Amino acid sequence: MDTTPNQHDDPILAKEQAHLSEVYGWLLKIRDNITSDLDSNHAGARQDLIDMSEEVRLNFNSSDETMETLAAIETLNNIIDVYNQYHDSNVDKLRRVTLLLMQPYFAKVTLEMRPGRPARDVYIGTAGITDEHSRPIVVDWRSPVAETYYNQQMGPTSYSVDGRERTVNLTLRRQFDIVRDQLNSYFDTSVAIEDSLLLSALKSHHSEKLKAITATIQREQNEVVRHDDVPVLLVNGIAGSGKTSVLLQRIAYLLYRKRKTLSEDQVWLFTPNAVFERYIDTVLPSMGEANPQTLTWKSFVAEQGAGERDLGRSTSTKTLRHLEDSSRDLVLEPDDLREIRCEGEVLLKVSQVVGAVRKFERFGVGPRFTALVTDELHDRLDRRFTQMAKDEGLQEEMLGLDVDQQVELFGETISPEGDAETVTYTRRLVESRFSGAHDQIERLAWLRLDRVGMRLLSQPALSATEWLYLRLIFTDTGEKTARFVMVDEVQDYTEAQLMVLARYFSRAHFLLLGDENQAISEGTATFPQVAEIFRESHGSVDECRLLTSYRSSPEITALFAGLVKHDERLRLASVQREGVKPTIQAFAERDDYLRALRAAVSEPGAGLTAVIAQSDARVSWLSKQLGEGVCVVDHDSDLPVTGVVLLSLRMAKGLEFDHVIVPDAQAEVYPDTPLARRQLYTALSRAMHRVTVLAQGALTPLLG
Ligand SMILES: Nc1ncnc2c1ncn2[C@@H]1O[C@H](COP(=O)(O)OP(=O)(O)OP(=O)(O)O)[C@@H](O)[C@H]1O
Repeated sequence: MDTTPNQHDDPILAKEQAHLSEVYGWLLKIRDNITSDLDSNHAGARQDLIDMSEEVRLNFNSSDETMETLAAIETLNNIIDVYNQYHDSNVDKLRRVTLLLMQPYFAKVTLEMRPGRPARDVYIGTAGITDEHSRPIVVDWRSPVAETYYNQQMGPTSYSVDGRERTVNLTLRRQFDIVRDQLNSYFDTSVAIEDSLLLSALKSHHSEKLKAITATIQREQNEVVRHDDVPVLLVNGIAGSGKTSVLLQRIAYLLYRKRKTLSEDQVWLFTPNAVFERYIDTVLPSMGEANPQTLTWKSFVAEQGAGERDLGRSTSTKTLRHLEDSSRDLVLEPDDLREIRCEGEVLLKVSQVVGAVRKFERFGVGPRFTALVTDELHDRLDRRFTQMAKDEGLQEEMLGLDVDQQVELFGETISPEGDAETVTYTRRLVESRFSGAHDQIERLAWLRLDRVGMRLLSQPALSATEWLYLRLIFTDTGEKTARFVMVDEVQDYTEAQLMVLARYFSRAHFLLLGDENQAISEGTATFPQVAEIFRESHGSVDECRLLTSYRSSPEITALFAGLVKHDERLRLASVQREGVKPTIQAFAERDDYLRALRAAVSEPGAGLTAVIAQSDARVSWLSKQLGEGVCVVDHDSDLPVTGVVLLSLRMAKGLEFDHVIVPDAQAEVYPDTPLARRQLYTALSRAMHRVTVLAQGALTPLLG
């Protein structure tokens, strides 16, 4: 690699600066043209936009600066949204220009598209923009040709357009450090694997929020980001290999490539907990994309109406299969059924529900049966509404509505003439008042699922997982609008939970990412089991591996790699940079241990330090020992930028810290068992630059 320093007399730097200034001028012109086109009603917004975008610096150097940058981008997006209803295509262009004005591009590739033809420069940025003749000024990082940058391969390389492979010759791959219209430096890469921007990005300290990795996506990561759209993609990556980052880049990629048909609300993202959800929530907005529907298993279960039950983490696949098998001969009893009641009124009696069920029970329990019964109940409800419209009391009520109520209900004022009109308007009143009853029928409120399930399983209660699965036996599928479902930390799900997700989202494509070595609870699915479940539900499963750690220094990577199987260990790597040797100490005396722990906490070093305890109980104990100087992170907390936090391993999932202190590395907490091994691997691998391991008593044999 030739790293070219910032030199005043460097002709390449001067030429690139001139190009940047020209592009910047174009961008300003495009922005001004669009904004002056926009409705004069928005004059205030226009000026705000110009003022704001001139002030914003795209600066991710420190956590504070990152936060400021992201907040500024969000404010800009809000101003742009003011225009939204009126000028969609202009607004989209404005959004792109505004993003590019912060950093017009981050790389350039020079490509010989055909032998003998002059080479072409392609500048790559977070968004794409063309000039007035539709010629690209900057191409979007997700466009086909940008693949040549991410392939990290000099000479002959290729990219695919609409499924067809195009071979080109890459003669130059140049990366830029640019802030607005200022080119600070550039790096020409001549050796495939080296990436100066990456190395400089990895030197930085922990930031409060995860950042987009658009400019430095590595080759193995790019295979996931740009993977063909397949039913299921399973990514197995070591700690810190960028799984979450790649997942978010993939969402941005899909939203771009399928922008005519895919919207963010058709993408569902499952994350481990609320702290993690907040940690990643600015990545997509900083790329100009909106966040997908983000949820945890717990919030998913609650949304489905199963929240009061045990979450079902110990439910076995055997139980679900038993539910499936025994439901084939199921005969619903009257007590399994429920009346439809709305606004305190019984609208369909149990006997009517029983009648509808008996009419179709010959089909056996399943989606066909459920659809037929549901339709029948909707019909019966409609008939009941017609009957109610003849009720004198309700008719009087309708005639007594004041003008506002009439307008709200009918969209106009009314003066019914004759019985027929009176009945018609009363029916509309009834429909509006009891509209929830149709929803109840759709949600299977007429069926006592718990009672049915308890009978089938001969047990006193159903877990959320069992309840959801039983409902799927009746309906076959759950969510019909979801097109992509992404599950991060998939190793923490049980087979039964995954069976529910696979079936609930049977029409969606899945991206599943995880690390088997980070399964911190007993009884979760192994990767072969995950693959098997989705092969059964979705036909095929493609798999990718990520084997390089970008988070942790080589010393820390070596420490946690020592905990995995020998053959895997040999393949793990860390991107080289300076590191500090881990500190590992065991103390026979409690007082000595506490002294060392307090010393570690009082001199944490730069950035954010986390004391990661193995369980919630240990968090409570440590919190008492360490006092108020150390803040405990729970579900509602945001991570601070610097200082020391105390949290459980469960809460630390997916997060990272400059310095990790493992305060309970004694044999009794981390014995030589596969589970303890994975827990320790997870705790250690949260560290970027420094690790301190302390044991009260004999040190865990895992680090012996
Ligand atoms: N290509 C890249 N360029 C720059 N930084 C990267 C790159 N890939 C990953 N990183 C950084 O490495 C760190 C780890 O990334 P991420 O959290 O996505 O990994 P992960 O595989 O999900 O981790 P884990 O499974 O251990 O929670 C983050 O700080 C991320 O920004």
